[in-house]
Amino acid sequence: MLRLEDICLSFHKGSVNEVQALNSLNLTIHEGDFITVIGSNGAGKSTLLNTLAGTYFPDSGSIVLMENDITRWPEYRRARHMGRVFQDPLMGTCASMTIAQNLALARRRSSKRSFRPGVTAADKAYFRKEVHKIGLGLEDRLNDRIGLLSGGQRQALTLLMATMVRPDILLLDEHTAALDPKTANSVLKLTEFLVEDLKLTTLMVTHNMNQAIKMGNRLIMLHQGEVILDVSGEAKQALTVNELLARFYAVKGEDFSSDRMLLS
Ligand SMILES: Nc1ncnc2c1ncn2[C@@H]1O[C@H](COP(=O)(O)OP(=O)(O)OP(=O)(O)O)[C@@H](O)[C@H]1O
Repeated sequence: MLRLEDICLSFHKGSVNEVQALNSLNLTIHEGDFITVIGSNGAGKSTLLNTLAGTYFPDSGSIVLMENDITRWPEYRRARHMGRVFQDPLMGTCASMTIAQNLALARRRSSKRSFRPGVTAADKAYFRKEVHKIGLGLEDRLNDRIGLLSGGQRQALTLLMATMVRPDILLLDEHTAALDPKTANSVLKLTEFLVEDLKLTTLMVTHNMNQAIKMGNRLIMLHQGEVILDVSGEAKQALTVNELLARFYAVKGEDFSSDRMLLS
């Protein structure tokens, strides 16, 4: 359903600081894939997600979504097709608006209607039902400003907002990394629930190898802007952290002992 073909992207092209962040990257994502994405610092994980979302255009190569070439589509046009959650819980929501107003904006993501922060009684009834799904009791606080909520509550709502209009693909960029372990765990459970419930095609970047092995049906490892490992199905289920490390060393033979991958 989504193909990245021979994607190259560099920053500071032509200067001494040039960085080749994506290097002839090829990846085919199938409908219903839940792919965990790992790789050492600077491997190109966030750049991959940013390139999919249209934040950056590749220097060469193409991105094809359901047979549409979207390579040059601007970010706002792709937003109808892609839900996104970032590491920072403050990024996905507007602090000065209420929970209901934030949800109303998310719901209009796919419509051409202009910005209208108004929330009808019917909207509220719908939001109560939706917010109940995340199991934090926030359905009784729809009129509270989002800025009053904790990071975990905000991230759970951001996840709900990113999936409220079912996206063709959900992009999660270390979306639990800034949360305490207990909260991170509940946001991960919510992630699994929503992905399963809505049958979402998902790409989830994580530095936690246990999480990467446990979640999803497919795991890819990036290194220097290339996919160097792509495992799915039973082979993925059978993976262990030690094997993953061994495979990394076998392919690249490099020491990445200071990497966050090892610390999580
Ligand atoms: N906006 C930018 N301007 C310049 N260089 C960038 C930019 N974004 C990323 N890079 C560089 O591109 C390379 C890939 O970065 P990217 O953020 O995609 O890696 P990552 O795998 O997400 O790393 P991390 O796990 O550390 O977040 C790195 O060398 C990074 O410094």
